[in-house]
Amino acid sequence: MSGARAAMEGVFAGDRRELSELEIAPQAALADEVRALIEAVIHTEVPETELREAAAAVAALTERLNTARRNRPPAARLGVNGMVKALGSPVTGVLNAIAPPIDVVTLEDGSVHAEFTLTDVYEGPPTFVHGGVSALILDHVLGAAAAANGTPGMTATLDLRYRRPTPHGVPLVVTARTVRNEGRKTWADATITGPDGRVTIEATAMFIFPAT
Ligand SMILES: CCCCCCCC(=O)SCCNC(=O)CCNC(=O)[C@H](O)C(C)(C)COP(=O)(O)OP(=O)(O)OC[C@H]1O[C@@H](n2cnc3c(N)ncnc32)[C@H](O)[C@@H]1OP(=O)(O)O
Repeated sequence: MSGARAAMEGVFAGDRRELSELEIAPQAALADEVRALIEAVIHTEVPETELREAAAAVAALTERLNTARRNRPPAARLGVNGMVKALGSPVTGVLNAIAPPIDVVTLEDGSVHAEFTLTDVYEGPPTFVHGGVSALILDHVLGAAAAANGTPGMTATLDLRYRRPTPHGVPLVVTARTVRNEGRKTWADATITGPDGRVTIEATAMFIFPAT
């Protein structure tokens, strides 16, 4: 028993503690600061004594935040359609400092779309986005397209064609749409496009709503 069905239902069930936008704001601001901290940690050249002091200060902050903890990452119903959003998502989660975060919107034609810029925190080859990070983003938006079609599922297959390197530090566009559904299976296509309008990655995925 994989528990995949329960996991899938949990995404949309809204059985998690749901935060209001007012509750989210100060925690999202904290996540923004941590994002800046991650970037600073990678690039800093301050002396060793300052690094040790900074590490102790961060450890003290972590201890302070852990004095009151949730059991699971929270969710919220946001936007006009009130879709449940996982605030801790590594792609879209405004409370997750490792998420860019990407704001995925569903368009009237059922496709999903996001405009975003990645920093060099997500670098693979110098000046370009890590291919695994692109795969993460594409998996998510493909899944969002399947869900927007009313046919959500777990990723069963994910095929990627890296046509040219994806640059970081410039505006990128990701779009995805559902192309086919047969029973529990849903197929979706997606692309990432660079600022010159050229597609850098094409992706196709198949999602399965788990039997159990
Ligand atoms: C809005 C939120 C967006 C979030 C997007 C994020 C997406 C994710 O990250 S999901 C996490 C990554 N994916 C996973 O961990 C999935 C792990 N796998 C599983 O849970 C299961 O194997 C699962 C659900 C895919 C299929 O399980 P199950 O429902 O038992 O399938 P099962 O009944 O055996 O097979 C059904 C059919 O699918 C086919 N199938 C099953 N798995 C696969 C697969 N991986 N690839 C191709 N075909 C498959 C079977 O052959 C069968 O085909 P047919 O009907 O023609 O005989």
